[in-house]
Amino acid sequence: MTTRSNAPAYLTGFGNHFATEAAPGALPQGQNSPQKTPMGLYAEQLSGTAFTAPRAENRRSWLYRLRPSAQHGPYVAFDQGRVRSGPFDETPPNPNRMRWDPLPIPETATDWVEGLVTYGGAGDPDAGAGAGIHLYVANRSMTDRVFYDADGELLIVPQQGAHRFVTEMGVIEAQPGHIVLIPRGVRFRVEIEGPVRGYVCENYGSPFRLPDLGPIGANGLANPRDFETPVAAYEDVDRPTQCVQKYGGRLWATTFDHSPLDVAAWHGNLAPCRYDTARFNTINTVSYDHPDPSIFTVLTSPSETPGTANIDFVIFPPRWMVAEHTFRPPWFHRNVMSEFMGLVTGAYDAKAGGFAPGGASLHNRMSGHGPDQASYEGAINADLQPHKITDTLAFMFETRAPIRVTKWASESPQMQLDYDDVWSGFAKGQVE
Ligand SMILES: O=C(O)Cc1cc(O)ccc1O
Ligand SMILES: [Fe+2]
Repeated sequence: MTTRSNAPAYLTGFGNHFATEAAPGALPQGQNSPQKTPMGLYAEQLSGTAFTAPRAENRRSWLYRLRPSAQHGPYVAFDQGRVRSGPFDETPPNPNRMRWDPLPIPETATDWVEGLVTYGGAGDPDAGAGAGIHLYVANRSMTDRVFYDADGELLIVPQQGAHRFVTEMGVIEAQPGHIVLIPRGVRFRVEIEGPVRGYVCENYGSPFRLPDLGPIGANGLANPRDFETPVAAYEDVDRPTQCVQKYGGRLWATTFDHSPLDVAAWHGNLAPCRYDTARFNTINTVSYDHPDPSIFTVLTSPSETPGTANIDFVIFPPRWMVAEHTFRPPWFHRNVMSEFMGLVTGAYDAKAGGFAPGGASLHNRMSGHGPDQASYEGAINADLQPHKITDTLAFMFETRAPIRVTKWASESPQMQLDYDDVWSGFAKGQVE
């Protein structure tokens, strides 16, 4: 095996047009598809948007590889057992609030693909709308196996352990606190050194982009330069490699007689990247009241309705709380959007107990939710000094479409059957 570029190096900027080569001279100059490519590499266009998508939305890259991607036999169904997809019709729509304890790390050997489990989702990949929501636990690296998702772009939120995403377009290292974005169709394997856990938003809709900033101005929230895309790296491996894909809601597998992670050079604006949420430039009130959590949007997948996301990725990072004469934690609310939350580390300011790192919660459209009683009592009795919330990272996948859970999630031993009780003991207000 030859790996020309092993230590990951990154190019910076969100959605930039990059050009990178792992072997000097591998990238054609001045055209995409010369009659004779340098080094006899195979030119391949990978399209993430329709050819005719407006320029500002158009995403594609040109890959120069040792063998054409087309060189493989038929895919056959691969029954992993716990991956599900839209349309989510395994269980009836359920307006109940739900919360899950963290998934245990498996005792048997489990790689990233084997450890994926779908909690729910909305929409349908064939319709290009909605998202699947998965968690994963794994304790061994993917070996001679790669994965790609034809149904959606993957936003991966590591929660435990160091991850190494060896993709066709380069190598991304990520730990809890990072997020990783892998475009639809890009093949990768996940290598680990110890147990890992994390969350996946499988975006069936328009690719994630940075939100508009409006009156915030030209800077703030996630700044484009902090997104890191790997330089090209390839492996020259002539060993059978299983390629698992998600297509049409199911998993499929074929075996290549080589590693398809064999791209020696590429250029374009469709590429995987990572982002360190510690770089998030958090905007919040310096006067009063708790602003809407849209101020914490890292990435958004817009729908056709302006301002109403197919899916938003929102974080609750460490931050100063300074609001005066204000109930500082999230308020009680009922939302037309549906909210799936996870916790990477620490505690979440609306939940004094029960929402553990690696756990998850679901508050669907119009479901009343908000602080639990201990958080409420704490906040109304707090001495409102400036206070820094530290060592915490919660996040939310927020979507316009109600989220339906899978049968597995609704019957999981991790489901907290007493979740409603966190709101059951509030004393009545006294109207005089
Ligand atoms: O429900 C939640 O905890 C997420 C959330 C946080 C917040 O600060 C305001 C609204 C909201 O839905
Ligand atoms: Fe909420």
